[in-house]
Amino acid sequence: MTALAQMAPDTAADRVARYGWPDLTQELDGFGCAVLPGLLSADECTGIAALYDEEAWFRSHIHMARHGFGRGEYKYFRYPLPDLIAALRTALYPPLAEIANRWNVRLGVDVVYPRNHADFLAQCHAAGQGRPTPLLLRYGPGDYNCLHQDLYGALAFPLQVAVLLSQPGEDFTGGEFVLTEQRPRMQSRAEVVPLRRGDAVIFAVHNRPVDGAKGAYRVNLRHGVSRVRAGRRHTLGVIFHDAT
Ligand SMILES: O=C(O)CCC(=O)C(=O)O
Ligand SMILES: [Fe+2]
Repeated sequence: MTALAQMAPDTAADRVARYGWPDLTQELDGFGCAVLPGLLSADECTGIAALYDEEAWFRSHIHMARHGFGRGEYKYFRYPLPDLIAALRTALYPPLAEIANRWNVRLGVDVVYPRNHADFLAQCHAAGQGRPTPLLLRYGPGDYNCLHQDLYGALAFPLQVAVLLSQPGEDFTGGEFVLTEQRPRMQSRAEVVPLRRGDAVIFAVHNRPVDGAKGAYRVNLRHGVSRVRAGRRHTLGVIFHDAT
C-alpha cells in the first residue's frame, strides 16, 4: 500500500473551498467547462499515477482499442476508494450540485440533487447503480480517447472532473483535453482545455443549458483526448454517479 492511503482527507474540503466558485460557475454556465488550477500537488499526482500498477485498487481494466473507444487504457477503482480520491469526490460534489440544480431549473427538469454526495450515492445504489466509477487513465505515444459521454445508467450527475497527473511538455506532448458542444441545428463548437499537472477540469457530462431567444435550450457535449505525440500521460477521472 502506498503513502496515498494515509494522506489527510480533511484538506479536500478546504482545497475546494479556496477556489472562486462564482467565477467557476460563470465559466461552466458560459462554456460547459472550468479549470481548478493546482487541485493536486506534484507528489499527489505521482502517487496516484503510481497506483495504476497496484491491481488491488481496481475492479476492471479496459483497453480502449478493443472497444473502439480510442487507444490507451484505463482502470476503474473498486470500493473503498483511496482516501484522497474519496475525499476529493465528496468535497467537489456540493458546489457542483448547486450548479447542476440551477441547470435543471433552467431546462425545466424536475430533478433536485441532494446537498451531499453520500445521499446522491444512496439514490444511485437504490436504482441498481452500485459500482464505483472513478478511474485512472494511461496513454502512451499514439494513444487518444475518442469523444464520449460517461453515462453508466439512468441516473447521471451532470458534471464530472478530470485531473491531469502528468506534466505537459515534460512527461508527454500532444494529448490535449477536448470538449465538443453540439447545438441543435447548428455546427459543433470545440474547446481545448489547457491543463498543467495537478490541474482539474470540471465539465458537463452530456448536456447543459444555453440561453436562447425562447428560453434555455439543451446542448449536447462530448469529451475526449487528442493524440499523445510522445511520452506518457496519466489522468484521474472523477465521476459522481455510480454504475450499473
Ligand atoms: O484523460 C483525460 O483527460 C480524459 C479522461 C476521461 O475521459 C474522463 O475522465 O472521463
Ligand atoms: Fe470520460
